Amino acid sequence: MNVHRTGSPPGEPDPPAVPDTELAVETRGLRMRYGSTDVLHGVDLRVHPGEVVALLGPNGAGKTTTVEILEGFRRRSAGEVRVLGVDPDDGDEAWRARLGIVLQSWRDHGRWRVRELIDHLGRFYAPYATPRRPRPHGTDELLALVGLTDHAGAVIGTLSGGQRRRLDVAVGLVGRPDLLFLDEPTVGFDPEARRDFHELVQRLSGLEGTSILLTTHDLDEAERLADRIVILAGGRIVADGGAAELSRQVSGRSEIRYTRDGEPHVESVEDATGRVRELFAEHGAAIGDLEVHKVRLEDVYMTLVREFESGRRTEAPSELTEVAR
Ligand SMILES: Nc1ncnc2c1ncn2[C@@H]1O[C@H](COP(=O)(O)OP(=O)(O)OP(=O)(O)O)[C@@H](O)[C@H]1O
Repeated sequence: MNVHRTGSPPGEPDPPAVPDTELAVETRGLRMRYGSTDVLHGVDLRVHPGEVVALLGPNGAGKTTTVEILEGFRRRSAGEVRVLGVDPDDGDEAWRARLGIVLQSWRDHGRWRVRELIDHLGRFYAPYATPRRPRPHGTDELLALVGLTDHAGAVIGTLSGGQRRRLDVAVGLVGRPDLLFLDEPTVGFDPEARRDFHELVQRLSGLEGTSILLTTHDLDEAERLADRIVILAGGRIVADGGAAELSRQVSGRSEIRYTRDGEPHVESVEDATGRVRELFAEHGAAIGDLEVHKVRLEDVYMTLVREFESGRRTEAPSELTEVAR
């Protein structure tokens, strides 16, 4: 790790951590190749200060790869990347102290107690305190925030899955980050733990202007939590917008399912009535099993996932490219 190549030495006030105009994350033309396989094909991603962005996509879309590059854990093959104004390849300890990272789960230190772990990890951030961001977070305040006050003295190995996840978040927040990464935060959760976790993230998003980038393959989770949804499929951004904006974009369309001479067909169209007239005019009695319904964002996303997974599609559907920036 390169220490102090950028940023201020420990103890000295940093320049305002994220000036209002500075993007928390900015990538241009980000590419990643593993061996001879390209998995990111020129990703342009922006996260504004205080914004909660969901990077949504099916398995293998490239979400973790993208986030690992942003966190400085993986070197990109090409493109420009700035995280809190710094190229992650040059990120020093002061830069790292401004990031919060919640990995899949905190598996170590099972015999430690909750409070001990938070106190211990917090001490690493103390040298990076600034007048604007006292570091670390006070342990009691942090445990209250994530709903673990009653378990402060508990041995970590005895926590339930949901409590463990709250601890993961506390670990991610102990350095009072400017930018928090949450990778697939609710994988393996039961519905109640999931709902609790969603409430927690909603509380965090108003906190101290912290920007949050979370990855998920669950549209419902993205809609619930994010100010903006960026859909990544096959290593490309295929849609980028607020949940309402994306839904509006597709809601004017309808899906028509029918058989023609026994062969199944599915079409997404704007003028369903006109298209049905056309089909009967052109093919008459050969058309059967006709169904028409309004397209929902979920339908478009599921179709997209199925098509990318089966290798049938490498580009975005037209109804979403219209909103991709
Ligand atoms: N270290 C690696 N070496 C080679 N290929 C890799 C490596 N890591 C990931 N890949 C491949 O890169 C592609 C993107 O993987 P990535 O883990 O970034 O996707 P993801 O969207 O996070 O998926 P998931 O939701 O399953 O975690 C996949 O095809 C994966 O097999």
